Amino acid sequence: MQLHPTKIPGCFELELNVFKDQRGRFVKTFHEEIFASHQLETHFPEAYYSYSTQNVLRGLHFQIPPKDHTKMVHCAQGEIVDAVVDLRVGSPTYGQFEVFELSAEKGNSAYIPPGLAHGFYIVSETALVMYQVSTVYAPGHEQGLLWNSAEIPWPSTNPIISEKDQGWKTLADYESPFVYEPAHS
Ligand SMILES: Cc1cn([C@H]2C[C@H](O)[C@@H](COP(=O)(O)OP(=O)(O)O[C@H]3O[C@@H](C)C(=O)[C@@H](O)[C@H]3O)O2)c(=O)[nH]c1=O
Repeated sequence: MQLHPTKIPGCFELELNVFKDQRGRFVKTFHEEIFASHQLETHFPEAYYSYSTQNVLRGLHFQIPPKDHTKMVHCAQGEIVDAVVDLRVGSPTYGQFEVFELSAEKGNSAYIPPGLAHGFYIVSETALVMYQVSTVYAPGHEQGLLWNSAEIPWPSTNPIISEKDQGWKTLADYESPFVYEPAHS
């Protein structure tokens, strides 16, 4: 596994080993020892996936403290444009976004620290997106940011989104509870 840093501190693209043969692909998305050796989170008590069709946009989502979490996102089938926005007050990249092109073909993952909003857009006909999170789902602590309020260059201006996702505050109106803590090395 190779770690590619982004401009957002603590947020990485993970390049995974993709084993291809005549049957298809094999990809390992998590290995505790390897993650620990890179000082990445290793405690993931919950994993889930979603299946979506083309032009669907999910997000931007996060859980607020004390239920905030590290989130790892992997596209196991299809292709997505994945995006995060830094909401940590005091972060050198507060309010800035990062975009990842995640696909089953590439076999890459986004590693997202607590305090970032996350969402994605389905480029392929369908896509299967898998997650691991470091705290379990806490509906009372679930919040979001309006998908088109952070200048993310989404491939569509008219995506299919849930009613819930149409009602979130804009980045400009959002009062963030997250505080940036620089990593100690
Ligand atoms: C996220 C989540 C949802 N649910 C339920 C709530 C609801 O009835 C149904 C669908 O939830 P949502 O509409 O929030 O699903 P969705 O919009 O796909 O939510 C996801 O969006 C992306 C961008 C993320 O980053 C994920 O962490 C997650 O928030 O599943 C759980 O039971 N556990 C969970 O962890």
